[in-house]
Amino acid sequence: MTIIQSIEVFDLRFPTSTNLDGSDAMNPDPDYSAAYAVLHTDSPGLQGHGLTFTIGRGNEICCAAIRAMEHLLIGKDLAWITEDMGRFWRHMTSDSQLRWIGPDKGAIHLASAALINAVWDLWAKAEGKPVWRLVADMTPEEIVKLIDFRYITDCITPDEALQLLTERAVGKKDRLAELERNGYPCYTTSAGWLGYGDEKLRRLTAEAVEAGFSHVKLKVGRDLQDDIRRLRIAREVLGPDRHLMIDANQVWEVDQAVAWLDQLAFARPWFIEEPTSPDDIAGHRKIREAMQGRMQVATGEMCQNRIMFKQLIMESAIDIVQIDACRLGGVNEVLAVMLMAAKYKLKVCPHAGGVGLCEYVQHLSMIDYLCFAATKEGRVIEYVDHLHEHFVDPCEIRDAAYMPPTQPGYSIEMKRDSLERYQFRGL
Ligand SMILES: C[C@H](O)[C@@H](O)[C@@H](O)[C@H](O)C(=O)O
Ligand SMILES: [Mg+2]
Repeated sequence: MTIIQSIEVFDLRFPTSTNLDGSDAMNPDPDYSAAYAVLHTDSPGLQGHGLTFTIGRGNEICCAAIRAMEHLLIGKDLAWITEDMGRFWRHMTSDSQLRWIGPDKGAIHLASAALINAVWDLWAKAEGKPVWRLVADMTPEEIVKLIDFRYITDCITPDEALQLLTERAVGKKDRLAELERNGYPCYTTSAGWLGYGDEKLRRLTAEAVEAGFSHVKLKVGRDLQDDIRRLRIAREVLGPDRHLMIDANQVWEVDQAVAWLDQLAFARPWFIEEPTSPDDIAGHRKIREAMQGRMQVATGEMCQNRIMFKQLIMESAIDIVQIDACRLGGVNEVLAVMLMAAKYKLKVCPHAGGVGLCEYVQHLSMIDYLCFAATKEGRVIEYVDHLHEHFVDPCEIRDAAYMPPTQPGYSIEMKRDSLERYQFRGL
């Protein structure tokens, strides 16, 4: 028995806005932040760590939401949780009173991710495995049990899921060996933050090429002439064959997006990310239709739950499913989305522009490769080169690929010293 006895919560804020790291057309001055939870148990030395990502103000609301949910977790036995994870996820997201301020969206859902991911960290540590391996070692039946199918059975039922996962399990052993050798490819966004000047953009893009990246993402959407100039620079440095992605962070109207993208198509973007509101499924479809054959459409970092993703996927509104480890309600809901993407053969390319997101999503793409999609073809994980020094087991990039984590857990535990030092103490 491992009983969760208490939960410690930290409001962590890193001053990334000072250098405009992470800046984009919608978020010009983000301070990468985390509402961070530590689950203390009665098993000596065994803790679970989890965080949800925000960009500064409002992080305290997520911390309060974590506190509001703690009664759902304190006193629970890890064995009860893991015996039926789908049931546990429903338990965490269905508190009858809290649900009113969701459901499955906003600060309450972000908070559920911090706690649910902390439980995954705890479980993986108890099993002595990294999260990706914990799931990869499961049978298709066990994986199906991790998922709450509420509201997605019109897309995929548990029986269909079992069939799909059984088919995709073929060749898993070979993929595992391949993954351990080569890792999972990634792209960098670190060169292209909107607040960076042209020279910095040129230098960082050249460094990305030097480091072996074949995919680089740039922020767009504030000023058309700036975008044209910046894309020219990036394309020149990248050469004709490397992939250039662009991200507008939701600033455009639907028709404006189409008109703006017509002007940027010369740079042959591999995808446009978040061209408009994350809630606009028909809008994404319209943009996708207009861009057909010229660039793919990606979204997801602000797609609040599996139901929204279901519609984006089933309505042919996107090409690329950008799961986020804590916008969705933790690992379980991400698995639900990866399952739908696998059924519809859409590519999953996780979002990781934030603190801790790289550490999280590497596990998710590895699970996707081993169990769901069974391929890495046309898929890349985002990578940003910020704040990894705060983690006990930071992600490791080799030749523009994430190497599979080897330490038990979800790679999200921060150093105690960082937890103390970056605690927000008010303005
Ligand atoms: C404010 C943040 O840095 C965002 O710009 C970032 O998450 C971004 O959208 C991304 O795709 O990485
Ligand atoms: Mg983005």
